[in-house]
Amino acid sequence: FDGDLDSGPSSLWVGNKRYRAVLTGWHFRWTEVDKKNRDKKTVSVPVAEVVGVEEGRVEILPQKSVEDTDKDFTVFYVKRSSSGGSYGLLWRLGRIQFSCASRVLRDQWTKHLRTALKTHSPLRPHRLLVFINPFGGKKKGRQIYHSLVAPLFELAGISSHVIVTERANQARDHLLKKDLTGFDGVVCVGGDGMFSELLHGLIGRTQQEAGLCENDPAAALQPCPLHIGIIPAGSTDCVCYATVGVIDPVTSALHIIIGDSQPLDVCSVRQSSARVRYSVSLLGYGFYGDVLAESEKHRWMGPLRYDYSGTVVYLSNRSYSGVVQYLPADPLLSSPRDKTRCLAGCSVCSRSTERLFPHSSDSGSLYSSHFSQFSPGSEGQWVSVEGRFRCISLTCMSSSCARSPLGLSPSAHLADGTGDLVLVWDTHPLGFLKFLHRHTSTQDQFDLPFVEVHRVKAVRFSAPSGREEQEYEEIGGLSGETDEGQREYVDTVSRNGSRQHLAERAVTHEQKTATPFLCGLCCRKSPAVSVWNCDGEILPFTDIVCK
Ligand SMILES: CCCCCCCCCCCCC/C=C/[C@@H](O)[C@H](COP(=O)(O)O)NC(=O)CCCCCCCCCCCCCCC
Ligand SMILES: Nc1ncnc2c1ncn2[C@@H]1O[C@H](COP(=O)(O)OP(=O)(O)O)[C@@H](O)[C@H]1O
Ligand SMILES: [Ca+2]
Repeated sequence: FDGDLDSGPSSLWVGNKRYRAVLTGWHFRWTEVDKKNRDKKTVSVPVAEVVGVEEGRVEILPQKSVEDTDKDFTVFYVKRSSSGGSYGLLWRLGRIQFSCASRVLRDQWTKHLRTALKTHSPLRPHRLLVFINPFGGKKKGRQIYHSLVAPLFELAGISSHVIVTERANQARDHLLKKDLTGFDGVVCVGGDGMFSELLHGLIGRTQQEAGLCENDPAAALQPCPLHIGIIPAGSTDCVCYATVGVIDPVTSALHIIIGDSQPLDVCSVRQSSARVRYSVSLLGYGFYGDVLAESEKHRWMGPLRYDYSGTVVYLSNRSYSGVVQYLPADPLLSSPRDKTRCLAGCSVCSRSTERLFPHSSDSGSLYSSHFSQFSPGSEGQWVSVEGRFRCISLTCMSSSCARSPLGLSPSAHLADGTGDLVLVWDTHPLGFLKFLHRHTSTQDQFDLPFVEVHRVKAVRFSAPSGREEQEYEEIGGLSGETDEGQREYVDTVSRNGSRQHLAERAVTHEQKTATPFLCGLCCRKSPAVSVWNCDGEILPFTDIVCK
C-alpha cells in the first residue's frame, strides 16, 4: 500500500506460489517471487478496472460459489483477451484468489482495495434501469442478460431494475414519462432498433425537463445526463460494434461496470409537420430502405432476414430519383477518404468536441454544455445534386457490424459533429453488387465511378414532384405494363402535383401492399419513391431535413 493507505508491499499466496502485492494509487500489482526472492512475472491491473473484491474463495461464472475462508480474498478484474481476432477489444472477467498470512491482513487488503475503487473510479454506475427486448435478434435477450450480465452487475455492487418489454416503444415511453430518480444510467438489451427507442426516450425526456420543444428546428437541444449501456442482443448491433469494437455481452457489461463512456453524434431528422426522429447509425433511402421494408415481413428469420431481403431487393434492381442537398463539413479537419479509424480517445473527435463545446475541458463535460454553438450556416455552402440513385446513406459513425467489419464509412468518427453522406448513383447491377461486396472486405467501396462520399453537417432530400416523376415515366424511365395499382398511383400523382403528396401517397400505397418490393411486384414496376430506413425503423415521410 502507499500514500494515505497502509504500507506495503506485502506477501500473498496463490496456491503454493508466493507473490509480492502492491496497491499504489492507480494500480494493483502482483509479482510472483521465486525461492531466491527474485521477481518473476508481474500482473498490473488499473484500480479503475477492478470489478469487485470478495472475502473468501469466490467464483462467479458459470455459477456463483463462495468458500467463506478466513485468510483468503478474491479479486475480479478486466482481463483483455487475445482471442477472437480482436486483440484487446474482447474483455473477460479475470479472477485471482489470494491467501494472506492472517485474517487481519486479509481484512486490510479488502478494505484498502474497496477504498481505492471508490476513490479512483468515481464514474461507476450504482443503479441501472435495464430494458430487455425479448424479441430482438435471435430472441436471446433475456437469457443473455440473466446468464452473462446480471452476475457481473451483482459482483460489481450494481443494483438493477429490469423491464422486459411487452410491446414496441414501451421503453421509450417509460423513459419519457416515468420517475427516473436514483438511476445512474439505462441499459439496452437488444439491437439498434431498441437502442434507438432508448435514445428517443432519453433525448425527449431531457428536452421536456429543460422546457424545450424538440420538434422546433431552432431549439438548442440539451445533451442527456444519463448514459446508455448496450448489451448486444439484436440483428445488426452496429452501435455496439462501432463503439466497443466487438459484439460480446460480457465485454459490454464490463465497460458499463467500470463507467466507460463514449459520446456519440446524433442526427436529427425532420419533416415539417412530423415529430422529430434521431439517427446514429444508418439513415438510408433506396436500397437500405427497401431492404428494411422487405425484411419486416420476415422477422421470424431473425438476423438472416436482412440477407434474404437484401438479395430479394438487389434482384429487383431499383433506383430512385430525388434531389439531395448537403452542407459540407470543413474539409481541413477530416475527410471520409482519409484512413483514420475512430476509437475511444480519438484526436479528431476530441478536437471537434473542443470546437463545438469550447467551454468543456473534456468529453465528459459534454453533458453539461449545450448545442447552441452549432449553426449549420457556418461551415460553407449548400451543394445540390439531382438524379437517380441506387441508394443514399447518411451515417454518423462507421456503422461497422459483423456483415461489414469496416462499415458503411470506415473513416467516419463517433463524435465529431459530422456524418458521412454516401451517394450511389444508378448503375449497372453488377457495379452495384461490386459496391455492396466491397463492404465485406477491406477494399475501398468509395473508389468506384458511380459512388460519392461527403463529410457533412446537414442534408436535405426531396423526392421528385408528381409532375417530374410523371414526365420521367413518359420518357420511358420506368417500362412495363400498367395495371390497376399503377394506374391508381399515376392518377394520384397527376391529380395533385404536390411533392409531399406524392411521397405520402406512395408510402400509403406501400403500406397497403406491405413493402415497396411487393408493390413493385404487384404493380410490375418500381414504385417512384422508396422509404427511409432510420436506424432500422421506417420513417413515415420521404422529404427530410437532417442536421
Ligand atoms: C454481396 C454481399 C453484400 C453485403 C453488403 C453488406 C452491407 C452492410 C452494411 C451494413 C450497414 C449496417 C447499418 C446498420 C443499420 C442498423 O441500424 C439497422 C437496424 O439494426 P437492428 O436490426 O439491429 O435493429 N439495420 C439495418 O437496417 C440492416 C441493414 C442490413 C443490410 C444488409 C444487406 C445485405 C445485403 C445482401 C445483398 C446480397 C446481394 C446478393 C446478390 C446475389
Ligand atoms: N416486446 C416487444 N415486442 C415487439 N417489439 C418490440 C418489443 N420491444 C422492443 N420492440 C421493438 O423491436 C424492434 C427491433 O428491436 P431490436 O432489439 O433492435 O432487434 P433487431 O436487431 O432484431 O431488429 C425495435 O424497433 C423495438 O422498438
Ligand atoms: Ca460522426
